[in-house]
Formats: sequence, C-alpha cells, structure tokens
Amino acid sequence: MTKNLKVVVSSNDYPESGLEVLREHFTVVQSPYSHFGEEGATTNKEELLKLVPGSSALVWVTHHPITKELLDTAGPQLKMVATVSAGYNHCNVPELKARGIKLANTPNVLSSAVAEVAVGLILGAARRFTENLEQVRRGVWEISFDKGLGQDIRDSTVGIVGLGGIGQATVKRLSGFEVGKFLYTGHREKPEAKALNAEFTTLDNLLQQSDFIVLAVPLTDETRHMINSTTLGKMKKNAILINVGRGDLVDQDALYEALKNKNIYAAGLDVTTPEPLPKDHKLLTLPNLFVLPHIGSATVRTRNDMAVLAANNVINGLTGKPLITPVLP
Ligand SMILES: O=C(O)[C@H](O)CO
Repeated sequence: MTKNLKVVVSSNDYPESGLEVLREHFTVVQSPYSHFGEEGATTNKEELLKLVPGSSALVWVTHHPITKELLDTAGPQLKMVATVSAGYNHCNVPELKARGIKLANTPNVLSSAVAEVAVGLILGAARRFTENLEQVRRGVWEISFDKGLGQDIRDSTVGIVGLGGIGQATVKRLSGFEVGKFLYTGHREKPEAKALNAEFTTLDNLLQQSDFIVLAVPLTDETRHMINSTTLGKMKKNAILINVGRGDLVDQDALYEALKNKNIYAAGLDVTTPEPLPKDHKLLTLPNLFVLPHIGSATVRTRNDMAVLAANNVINGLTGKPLITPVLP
C-alpha cells in the first residue's frame, strides 16, 4: 500500500542495511552523490532539488540545509524528514514545524562511537600527537622537558559540557583513566550523573576548574560560539578543549589565538567550520591542535545502526505510528 510512496535518500553514502528496510515498503530514490565535492564544496544541491519532487519522506544523510526552497520543491505531500545524524541544526526545525512535517534523528546509537572519538581526541591533544607525528615524519625524536611534554589524564578534572548520551558515554569510557573529578554543565542536573560521579556546576566554574573540557552539546542559537575569547580566557593555561559537537560551538578565530599564544594547552576537534576545513586553513598550522574529519559516528556498526533507525522512523512516520526518536513528532 505504501509502495507508491516515494522516499528520497540524499546521498550515496547510506548503507544497504537501511535501503533494504526502506525498499520493503517504499519506492526509494537515492542520490548518486555523496556529501562533499572534490574541492570540499557540497555539489549535490541541484541534484537534490531534482530528486525531491513528489517525495513523502526525505532520508537526510547530508548536512545540506533543509531550506524553504527544498521543501517547496518537494511539494505538499512531504510528511517527514529523517536525518541520519544526532544533530539536526541543518534541518530548519521551525519551518518543518510550521508545515506540519515530522522530523526524526538518530541519537543514542552513535553515543559510544562518538565518545570513543572524544577519548581519542583527549589522548591525541594531551600527548601532542600532531606535533609528535610530525617529528617522526621529519626523523627528529626530541622529547624532553624543554621540547614539551604531554599532560596527564590521571587525577585531572574533566568538564563535560552537555551530559547527554555522548557526554555520559565519554565519562564511562574515561573512568578507567583515573580521572580526579568529573564536572558537567547544562540546563539542568541529570539523574544519570550520580552513578557517573559527575558533579553539576555552572559553565564558568567548569571552564575555570577543568583540565579537559569536552563539548558534547547540540548547536543552537544559545550554544553557537559558546567558546569564544571570553570563555577561552576563563580556562586554565593547561586546559585542553575537545569538540565532538559542531564546529560552530567554537569561535575558531578566538581558538586560533588562544592556541597560538599558548593561553590554553591544546585542542582536539572532530568538527570544524567549514567541513572540510580548507587545506590552507590557519588552524592546521598549529602544532597544538589535533583534528579529525568528523568521524565521530563513522564506524561500520554505528552507521548501519543509524541507517536502520532512520529507515524505521520513516516507516513509522508514513504509516501513522509514533516516531522512534522524534524531534518533531
Ligand atoms: O550529529 C551526528 O550524528 C554526528 O555528528 C554525525 O553527523
């Protein structure tokens, strides 16, 4: 009965596991393009505009913004968008809401994978992997007090900004590292914090006390550039900033200055603005920056789990059942 409904998958980077679920119920049309063009530009916008007319649901694998133009082009029969990501800052929630279009995301299934990357960034930034790898490449092995030693996790204070699924999974993974104290901040205290031995505090206090500051919050108007010259100025000299949320949580010019002037010790970023970061971006000149190309959820199992969850959300959304992971029910 639903086979005559068209579902558009926005990228070729969506696994067979999700397609199989969708194809059982719907006519699936998939973009032949991936997220990024050769020069890092997003090239499939025009292609997407060609694909979406007449669709009942969009499975959104790319981070292309869901614009009014795209929704108008899709047409009034569009019932839902399933973004294959936990973050939905690209989804234009007010516009979807105004049009009565449902929105689902894929939280939880990616928390472990993203938390593993957070731990990797902590290690990479604290132990100066960027600089040390560079040394190996140059055949120079000079590790001494004057050439710069790393920072310990043992007995440190780790501050988590946003103790949601990813924040909690990060604390769990770090608990074997003999961390001295976990702090967290957010809108409200979390019941899960007790079992994690994490102490609720204000952002200011967390910034002032933490040796490691992990950003694991969604990007909203409130969190955009929450790390800026003022908040960086509150951090300790040995502080290490980790971002697994979204690039725009951080004012990158201010971060560049703080790292260059050694006002903080290092940073580890899985997310930047823009993505990809241009090869000649000034941040990439910094030895005390360890950067990854947004690989938080990029494991085989996690990407399959995300795809299947998104597909099941579409089935529910188009057959009148409650969404499994609703943003807009
Ligand atoms: O939000 C997410 O799911 C991850 O950052 C991947 O986009």
